Amino acid sequence: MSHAWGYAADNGPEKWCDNFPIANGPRQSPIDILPGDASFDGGLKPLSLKYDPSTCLDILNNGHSFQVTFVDDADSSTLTNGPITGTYRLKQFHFHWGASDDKGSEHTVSGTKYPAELHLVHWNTKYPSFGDAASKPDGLAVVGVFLKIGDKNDSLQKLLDAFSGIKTKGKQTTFSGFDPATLLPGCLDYWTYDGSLTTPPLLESVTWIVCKEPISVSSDQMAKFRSLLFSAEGEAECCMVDNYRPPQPLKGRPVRSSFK
Ligand SMILES: CN(C)c1nnc([C@H](N)S(N)(=O)=O)s1
Ligand SMILES: [Zn+2]
Repeated sequence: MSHAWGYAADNGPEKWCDNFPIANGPRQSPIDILPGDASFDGGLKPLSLKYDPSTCLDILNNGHSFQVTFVDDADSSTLTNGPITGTYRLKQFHFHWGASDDKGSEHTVSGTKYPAELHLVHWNTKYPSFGDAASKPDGLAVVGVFLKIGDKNDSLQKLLDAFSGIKTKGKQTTFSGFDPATLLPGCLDYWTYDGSLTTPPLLESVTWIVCKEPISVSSDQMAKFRSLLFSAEGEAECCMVDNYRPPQPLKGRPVRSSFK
């Protein structure tokens, strides 16, 4: 594999195990969620997501996706309850999407792919930092939200309107006052299971919380996602599409649902 990982044939998900052997570990993500095999758990609490828009810092093309990063030096934007104990702080959110509307999500539901998937990444404040938490089995909690083709999403549009400043790898611009709660579906029913980061280093430290209800995105908006580049300025242009890892073996893990 070329030095840097990516999503191409020579450095993509099928090659990641060369440099990250945990790629074949016991709790890898994403997975194909089979609702009929999930167990309703009445002990699961509703999600408590409390986000402060003033903690929104910037928007960045990191060469794999685009991410919006948050100030995480206080419990201003947090996830509590749900399947987790304690307080997890929002670090960033990002997306995965396809080259066409028939693919793009990382998790699938009975084999169904959505055109994109939002990930809100949180870290457990029982640990001193994100980096420390990322190496612990209960260190991270990622809320996944599917995007489904439908009406234009005005909240997503605020992100897309910032793309002119982050077209190429490494570009970053100030991005303030954005409320991630506006990206959440009305119903917060979820599936949850123990998994991993879906990109290298693929650390097995994530409690996944995947919302059952998708949010809408228009086909025109999906086309705008695809205007970003994996490549840096001055390099041969490579469209940022198909930046998703396919489902991984469940290996006996239970998947629980917060709903019947
Ligand atoms: C360092 N951070 C925040 C992340 N590292 N890998 C991430 C993956 N993209 S995902 N999809 O959140 O597991 S997020
Ligand atoms: Zn992700």
